Amino acid sequence: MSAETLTAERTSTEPVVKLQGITKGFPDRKKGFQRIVGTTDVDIDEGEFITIIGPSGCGKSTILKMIAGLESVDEGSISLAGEPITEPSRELGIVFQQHVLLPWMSARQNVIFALETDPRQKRSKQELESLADEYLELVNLSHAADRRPTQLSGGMQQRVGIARAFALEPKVMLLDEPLGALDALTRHELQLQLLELCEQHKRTFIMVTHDVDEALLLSDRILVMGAGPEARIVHDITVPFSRPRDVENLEQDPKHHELRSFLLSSLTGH
Ligand SMILES: Nc1ncnc2c1ncn2[C@@H]1O[C@H](COP(=O)(O)OP(=O)(O)OP(=O)(O)O)[C@@H](O)[C@H]1O
Repeated sequence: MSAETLTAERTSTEPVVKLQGITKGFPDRKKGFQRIVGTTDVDIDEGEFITIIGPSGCGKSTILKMIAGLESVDEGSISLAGEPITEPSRELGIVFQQHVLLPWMSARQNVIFALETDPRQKRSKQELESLADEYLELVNLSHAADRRPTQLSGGMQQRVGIARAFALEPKVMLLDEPLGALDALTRHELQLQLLELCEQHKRTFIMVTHDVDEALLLSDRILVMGAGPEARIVHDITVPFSRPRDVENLEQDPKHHELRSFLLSSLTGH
């Protein structure tokens, strides 16, 4: 299977996120300066679920951080709906591997806190509470809304993080290995929940993962990065499975096996 056969034609609509000729490097103690991300161009359409996979240290998180406005680009530009991204914005929701919940607040209060700081909307206490509950329900956490982070499992804390980012209704959700720190069972449960979330509430997602199966389950497109230094996207693969997706049917599809093998060999070089 070649990457070309997997790449669908792009539509002509304005991409929601556009990376144009970006590069990024960091000072290195031994080498002085090391370019991590080589010249990269990507267009991401509204409503797409994109995953970025690639060898460890190739620069996946760095690309996500540049899109988030948390790192500057050295060359080129990144735009969101046509406007350059130069700093973090509420239009870019972020979920990291490690949850960053405020420990003295309940799950509901954590979501409310994010909503309260949204200058685009002033809401009453009641509105805030019902909105927070709505988003906690989306991630099946209604029963735990009053618990503090220490009273929640790692998976539950991550679900609060997802609800909180989602509640701000960003144009784009950026997920940096959001399920990476979870045990296999919890991880699978959360993958299914993310799948449901993105199918029922169409939004643009850009996610970094190491997990090929996760990428195949969730993505519309998978961007495969090569090894660094100067890592680039070596394959831009359109995932051919229709939605809503059914995990069992998906795994029995011969195309799934073929694509999985292709991705694994792209990552390992075998
Ligand atoms: N702020 C920084 N200063 C110096 N070097 C950095 C900085 N951020 C990232 N790097 C380096 O850039 C390289 C790419 O890091 P990055 O975290 O983007 O890779 P990654 O592909 O996400 O890795 P992993 O899969 O292991 O999480 C690494 O060598 C890392 O040490």
